[in-house]
Amino acid sequence: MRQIENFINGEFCASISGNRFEKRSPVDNTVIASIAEAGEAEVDAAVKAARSALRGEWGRLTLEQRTQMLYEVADQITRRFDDFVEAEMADTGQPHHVMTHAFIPRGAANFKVFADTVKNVANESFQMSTPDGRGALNYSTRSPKGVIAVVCPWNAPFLLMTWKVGPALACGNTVVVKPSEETPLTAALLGEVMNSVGIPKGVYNVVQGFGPNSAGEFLTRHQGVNAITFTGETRTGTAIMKAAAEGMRDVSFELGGKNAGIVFADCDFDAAVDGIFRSSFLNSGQVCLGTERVYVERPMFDKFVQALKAKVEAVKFGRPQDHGVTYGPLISQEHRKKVLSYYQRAKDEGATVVTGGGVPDLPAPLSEGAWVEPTIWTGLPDDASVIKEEIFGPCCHVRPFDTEDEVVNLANDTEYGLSTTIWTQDLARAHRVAGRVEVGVAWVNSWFLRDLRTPFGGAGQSGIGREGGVHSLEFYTETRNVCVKL
Ligand SMILES: NC(=O)c1ccc[n+]([C@@H]2O[C@H](COP(=O)([O-])OP(=O)(O)OC[C@H]3O[C@@H](n4cnc5c(N)ncnc54)[C@H](O)[C@@H]3O)[C@@H](O)[C@H]2O)c1
Ligand SMILES: N/C(=C/C=C/C=O)C(=O)O
Repeated sequence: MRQIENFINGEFCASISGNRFEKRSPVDNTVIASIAEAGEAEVDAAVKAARSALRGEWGRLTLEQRTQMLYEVADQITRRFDDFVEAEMADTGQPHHVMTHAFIPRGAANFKVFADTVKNVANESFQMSTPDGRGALNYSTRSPKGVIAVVCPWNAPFLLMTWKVGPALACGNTVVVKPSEETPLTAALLGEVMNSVGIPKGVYNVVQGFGPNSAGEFLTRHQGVNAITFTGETRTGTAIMKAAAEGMRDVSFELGGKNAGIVFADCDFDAAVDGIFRSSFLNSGQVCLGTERVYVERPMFDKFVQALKAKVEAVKFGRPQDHGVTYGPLISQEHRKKVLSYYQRAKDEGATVVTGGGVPDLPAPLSEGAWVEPTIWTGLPDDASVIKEEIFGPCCHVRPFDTEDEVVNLANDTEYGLSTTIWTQDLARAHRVAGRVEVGVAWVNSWFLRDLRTPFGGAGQSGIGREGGVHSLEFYTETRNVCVKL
């Protein structure tokens, strides 16, 4: 069984309290790791190590030296690609193909793109006239914000953690990472990479543990933290924002969603079916950008539902490393209970269960894992709980619509505003609808296509701020304007 420790000041260490917790495999519920639970002492040591690194060698590096080290981190991640794939499969139970093609490649990319960004971004300057006619020159400079707390979710742990650590380090900050208690492995592995590259001690720290009254809360409340970047549930964001208020720390939040898929009758049918299938069932539906509400133009509704059903019923359950497996379990028994409660609520609210709706009949030991059937519903009213609330599972509700105005109003009838995926071959309509759905990210004839230079984030209850490209620099640096009288 793996022993996973905290990573503080370049060293792996247990917690003074001796507290540890178990990680169970989502595949078959066997215990696969024992993890040190960081207490206030470990969190304080990590924040202090991060502060001291800012003032030490890391803070003295030139931009060229710092970015060169981050390119080497990306190279090391690529060299140890299989180790990261294996660790994330162990943590999440998701199929090998999902790891190798969707999530793990983003680890190296998240370091490379921000090393490129900080090297190529221009700072602004303005010349101004003055009463004496000699004028003045204004120019801005950027400096690191300081110690950044990075609090991460379990659904794409390595992608989402490096999506924050990459820009934070590229901008010269230091970080203390709190991975989800469900997925501790890849954050620990990245500590090995940081040491092998020679990243100065204290630049990258990891405190393992839970949220409330554990490492997460101790970190976000720590007054040595200058800013908090968080990805997780909206209600957790509320708790973290309250902690951030003490000491007036800046926050960047990527939160929940209840995203709409909009399919017009003129779409490329096969592409739309495949796109909605991926957006609803990739990673067993545990993707914040995933689609849980599907709206299909009425003339195509029945044909679309049957085609989506066929794809869902063709998934292959199994262990992540087994050849041909395309579908994995949910992250935990607790999350499985939550998703199954929505499966029951859908039935209680009168849904037609097109496929799924329960637990698959799998042989031991998989029968002990956190498995649920991928599920499609139709026939629910627009105010049903599975239409309004984020489930974060392998399920979607499909509803017909008749007009563009109707479907835009349906898509916007949510407190969230993260993303949407629109399928049509009418270009004018594609741009029009993409501009009317109130989200942070709109995909047209595509889904989860990511250019890391673009602004990424959610509106409404789906987040605060944007990260990506130069937008990350706004959060991870302090900008200073210098005005020089000429
Ligand atoms: N918008 C995005 O880009 C995005 C991406 C991925 C996931 N998500 C969202 O994340 C959620 C799933 O992830 P999750 O279940 O891990 O979320 P979660 O909010 O339960 O936990 C996220 C992290 O916060 C920590 N935490 C919990 N309570 C805390 C507290 N009071 N103080 C400090 N830390 C605390 C947890 O230990 C974990 O590390 C879904 O809602 C999903 O939509 C959003
Ligand atoms: N922040 C991002 C979200 C990914 C979500 C995957 O579950 C990304 O793609 O950068």
